[in-house]
Amino acid sequence: PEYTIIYFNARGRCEAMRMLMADQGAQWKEEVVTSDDWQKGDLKKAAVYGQLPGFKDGDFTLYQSNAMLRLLARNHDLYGKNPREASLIDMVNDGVEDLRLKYLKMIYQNYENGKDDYVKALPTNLGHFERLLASNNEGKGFVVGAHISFADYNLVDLLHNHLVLAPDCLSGFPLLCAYVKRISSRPKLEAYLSSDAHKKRPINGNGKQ
Ligand SMILES: N[C@@H](CCC(=O)N[C@@H](CSC(=S)NCCc1ccccc1)C(=O)NCC(=O)O)C(=O)O
Repeated sequence: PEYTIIYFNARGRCEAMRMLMADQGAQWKEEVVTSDDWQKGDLKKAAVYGQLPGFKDGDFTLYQSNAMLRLLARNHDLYGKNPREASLIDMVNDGVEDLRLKYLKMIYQNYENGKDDYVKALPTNLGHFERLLASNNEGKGFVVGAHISFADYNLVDLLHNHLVLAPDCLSGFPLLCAYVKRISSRPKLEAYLSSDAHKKRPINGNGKQ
């Protein structure tokens, strides 16, 4: 399948799917949208919800970043082995989305005044994921089941961003800390994470991190 990401120049809501595709050995193209392009309005009019990212799988076009992750999961067998595992994967991904939204609101709307309180609340917000990980194979593998799923890529991407925001945020969470290192050192993913394509892309669209 010919994958294309249509997005602003940022990791943002696309980095989890980039990590998934890299780790799965899939190729993709980037259509980078500048704010000038976006101001013209045509792209915004064509977008289902007037927003980016967009994703193309051949002649098929999709919006909503979590729907894109789920399409990739269905294409690459990254959605668990049965409906119960799939629902647990959804439960984790929804929790990642909840925390991502809190993070984005702080980054885009309240960075200067809200960062400290946000970081102070991290032990509570990250504690949920430490306990989730602990509940599966003593936290030694993936967040759900015996194989990697799209929720792992989304969670690891969000944790990467939090390690930039607050480098010590995982010091109280040994399982999450080992998990991020373990997943990030998977050979194809490690190669992507050390590429300029990844390293040179800003985490967020407003230059804050
Ligand atoms: N639910 C959608 C959300 C997509 C989205 O927010 N897109 C943003 C860009 S991606 C992003 S994370 N932007 C930050 C959005 C944000 C700001 C403040 C609080 C929370 C989020 C966008 O297109 N903005 C331009 C516009 O709306 O005209 C998805 O997951 O794809």
